[in-house]
Amino acid sequence: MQFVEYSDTSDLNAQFAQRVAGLLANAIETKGQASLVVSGGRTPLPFFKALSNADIDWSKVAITLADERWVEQSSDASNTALVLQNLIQNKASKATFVELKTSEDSAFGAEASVSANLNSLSFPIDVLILGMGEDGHTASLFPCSEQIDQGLSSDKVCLAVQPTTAPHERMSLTLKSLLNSEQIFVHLVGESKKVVLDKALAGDDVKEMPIRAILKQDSTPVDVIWAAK
Ligand SMILES: O=C(O)[C@H](O)[C@@H](O)[C@H](O)[C@H](O)COP(=O)(O)O
Repeated sequence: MQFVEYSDTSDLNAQFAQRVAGLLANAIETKGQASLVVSGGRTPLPFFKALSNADIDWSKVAITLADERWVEQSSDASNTALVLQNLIQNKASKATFVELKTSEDSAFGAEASVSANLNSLSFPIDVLILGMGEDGHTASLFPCSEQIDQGLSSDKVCLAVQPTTAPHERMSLTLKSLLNSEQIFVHLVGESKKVVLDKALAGDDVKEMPIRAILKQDSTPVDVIWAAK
């Protein structure tokens, strides 16, 4: 794991966007296509805007989410809406979006259809960008959920999850899918996230803080990207 600190979020957003765009451009050059998996939440919003202006061949890029809340796109909680409105814009409007939310009423009836959607993505994921919650969750691998053991050990591509400390059913990529990436970034902003990161690094119980399963492995390179404000 590498820790990269930026002086502030505008420095982080500009440099991180350049780095991600470079990795996607390399993948396009070597494989003819690239896959980018992003997270929702509030942290990535200004970064998405910076990345959407990167000068790469976005028509060769497929984008999806590491996790989605099972809500309609009209909801403020929709990560799909966040990505469509903030990332798949400007130059990046030519990218293809692979839906993680399908028409089923419950995420628990939708694993098969979401897996089918994800089959159109080229694995390994070229760039995976994760966030982290104050409880140490990442994607929707929530320590509080009944599905946490499965999320950390299942061979499935994605898993329906019901957190007990956060609203909405979720669909999450499993740990196995998340680690099937060429490069992982954990994107954090603020002192409170740094406190949670330090706590995660100081322990080993992955069920207590699922982000540890990303930070404390050495099969996939991980950069933690952080700015205090
Ligand atoms: O849909 C989600 O909620 C996420 O993908 C989740 O894993 C998020 O990245 C963290 O909860 C951090 O969220 P913030 O950026 O809002 O702190």
